[in-house]
Amino acid sequence: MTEAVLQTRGLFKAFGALQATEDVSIELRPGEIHAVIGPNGAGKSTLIGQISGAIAPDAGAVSLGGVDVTGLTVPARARAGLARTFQISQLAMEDTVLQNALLGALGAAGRPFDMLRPVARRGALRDRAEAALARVGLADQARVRVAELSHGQRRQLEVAVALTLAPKCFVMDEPMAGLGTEGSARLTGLLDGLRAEAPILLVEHDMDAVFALADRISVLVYGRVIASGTVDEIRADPAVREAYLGDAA
Ligand SMILES: Nc1ncnc2c1ncn2[C@@H]1O[C@H](COP(=O)(O)OP(=O)(O)OP(=O)(O)O)[C@@H](O)[C@H]1O
Repeated sequence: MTEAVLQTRGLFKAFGALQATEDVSIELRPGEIHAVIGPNGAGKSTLIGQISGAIAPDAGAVSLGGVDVTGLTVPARARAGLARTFQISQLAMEDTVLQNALLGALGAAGRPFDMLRPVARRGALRDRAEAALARVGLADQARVRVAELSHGQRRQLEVAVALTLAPKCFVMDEPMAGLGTEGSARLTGLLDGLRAEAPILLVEHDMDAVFALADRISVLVYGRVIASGTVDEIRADPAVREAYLGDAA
């Protein structure tokens, strides 16, 4: 079987008496979008925190490209190729779209505050930033301040900043939240093509987007994975319909 790009094995996390994640083992394979769905409080954010390094698990392990990263910090995991996007926007609102992408590219090169280098030596970074903007459809907005972008365009820019890292995988927390129909459709199209560059672990409440995008879905309820399968398998699963999907299936 193809080796997973990202894998969790037996992750546990308790907050006091509350078991937020319990024995969660999931994997993200090359070229796929793996959606994690579940009701409010099911443990999705806790799982993402454990994967990104923000939350230390009580037990279990996370590996990236076959390498155990459980002991690494959030920035170290990012440098190792884990691109987390969306839960908290990290864009600099008063800077331009290009400046934001450049900061991402500089960070990827390990010199986040080295903006004073001669322009010629920054050329490669600038090329990388511009390529990422073109990839997400923001080339024409390069000189626009982020504050002037629409909500949906900011999401596109967040993907571009992540792309400058040339990530091994993306971990996305509710990318569709707050977007209207048009914005969701545009972002869905972007993510659809992105999986070929790096697979995406997608936590999302918008079932239209999940059903349109996911190659596989894992369903989290009370911290446990109660089902994992293709869209058709998950839609037809009686336990999932009972616990979460109801009429949405
Ligand atoms: N820092 C914390 N301290 C105490 N309890 C917490 C903490 N973080 C999360 N929890 C609890 O752990 C459980 C899982 O929360 P989590 O945010 O991971 O769920 P979720 O599936 O992401 O929910 P939502 O869909 O609403 O974002 C919830 O009962 C939540 O109240």
